[in-house]
Amino acid sequence: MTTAAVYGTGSWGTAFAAVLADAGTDCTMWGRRDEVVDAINAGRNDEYLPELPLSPRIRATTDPEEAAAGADLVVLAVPSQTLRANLESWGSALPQHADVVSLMKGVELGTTKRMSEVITDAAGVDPSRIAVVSGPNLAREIAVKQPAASVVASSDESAAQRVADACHAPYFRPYTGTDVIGTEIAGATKNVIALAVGMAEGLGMGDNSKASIITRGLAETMRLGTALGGEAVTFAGLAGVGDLIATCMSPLSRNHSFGVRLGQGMSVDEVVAVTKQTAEGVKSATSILDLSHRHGVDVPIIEQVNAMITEGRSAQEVVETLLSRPRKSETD
Ligand SMILES: NC(=O)c1ccc[n+]([C@@H]2O[C@H](COP(=O)([O-])OP(=O)(O)OC[C@H]3O[C@@H](n4cnc5c(N)ncnc54)[C@H](O)[C@@H]3O)[C@@H](O)[C@H]2O)c1
Ligand SMILES: O=P(O)(O)OC[C@H](O)CO
Repeated sequence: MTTAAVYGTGSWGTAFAAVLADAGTDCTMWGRRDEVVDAINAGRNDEYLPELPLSPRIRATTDPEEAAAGADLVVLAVPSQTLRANLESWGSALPQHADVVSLMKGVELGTTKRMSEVITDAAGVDPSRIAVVSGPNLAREIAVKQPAASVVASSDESAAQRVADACHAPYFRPYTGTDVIGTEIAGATKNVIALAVGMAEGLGMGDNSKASIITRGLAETMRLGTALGGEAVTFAGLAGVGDLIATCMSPLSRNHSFGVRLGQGMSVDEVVAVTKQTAEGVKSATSILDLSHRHGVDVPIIEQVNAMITEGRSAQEVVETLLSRPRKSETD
């Protein structure tokens, strides 16, 4: 039987721990705050997922070494931009033999590294032991056990199989794959596209406009992902178009909701002030744009979302800029 250590007690760390428990995997969660850890040990993470009664297979601690004790699977679910600092603080506690799962959907600011690359850099984990789990997996829907599928991607097919075994619950169906780059780029980039779709919704636009942004956003994602070495087919799969649809269309998505508020005229600072949870696209827009520039990839939607976030461009200006670009072939 697998024993897991889950680092991060937010929405997805908690929902994924419940998936693991429902798949028969015991979990110890690590969190920074006593009150959240105490609530989990009392059977419910009131702050992040109050609707989810937690299995007795799940317990929590604030001690990273205690969380790691006896684990053969480590799951990382902290905000992307904090991963390196976290691993520098407690990465040495991670068991040498364990598979390491990244649930995070972001690209590191400054280095433009994907999360699996940060894990190798900061904690010395060999890429063959790293798996990425990504797909249309809104935590609040998984928490109430609505059926969903996901991709478990690892450069080592047997690591992907071990992780898929550990998280295959009656309502959670993992598919295995080996395209780590494509899976990670798809997961990080869809958050930025969801900001754009939310912004269109906030401006009062309808489904044609939103579908156009989703589809052209997918084209940007594929151009970037394949330029980095990802496989085109990944972007047609669960981690690609599947997650893009869920995140861009759902009011449960934090990135989508953040974008709606921007479209309604709030500033980034005003939205941040009322957003309790992580909207990864807000931070990763700049790093994904940098990555695209480094590889000579044209990403106009991402560029405009980044301008909204970093330069305070209005949603209306962004729409005008995108629509006034020179016409081109759809497949260029
Ligand atoms: N929520 C979802 O539906 C969902 C689904 C799939 C993937 N993800 C991804 O999972 C990752 C985690 O997201 P989440 O939804 O759990 O976020 P969240 O905002 O719900 O929770 C983040 C957790 O990290 C903690 N945290 C904040 N700053 C920290 C720091 N400096 N060091 C350590 N911990 C810190 C918070 O206290 C909280 O426990 C993100 O990359 C997100 O894109 C989320
Ligand atoms: O709530 P969001 O926008 O972080 O999206 C959550 C998940 O990534 C959906 O798969």
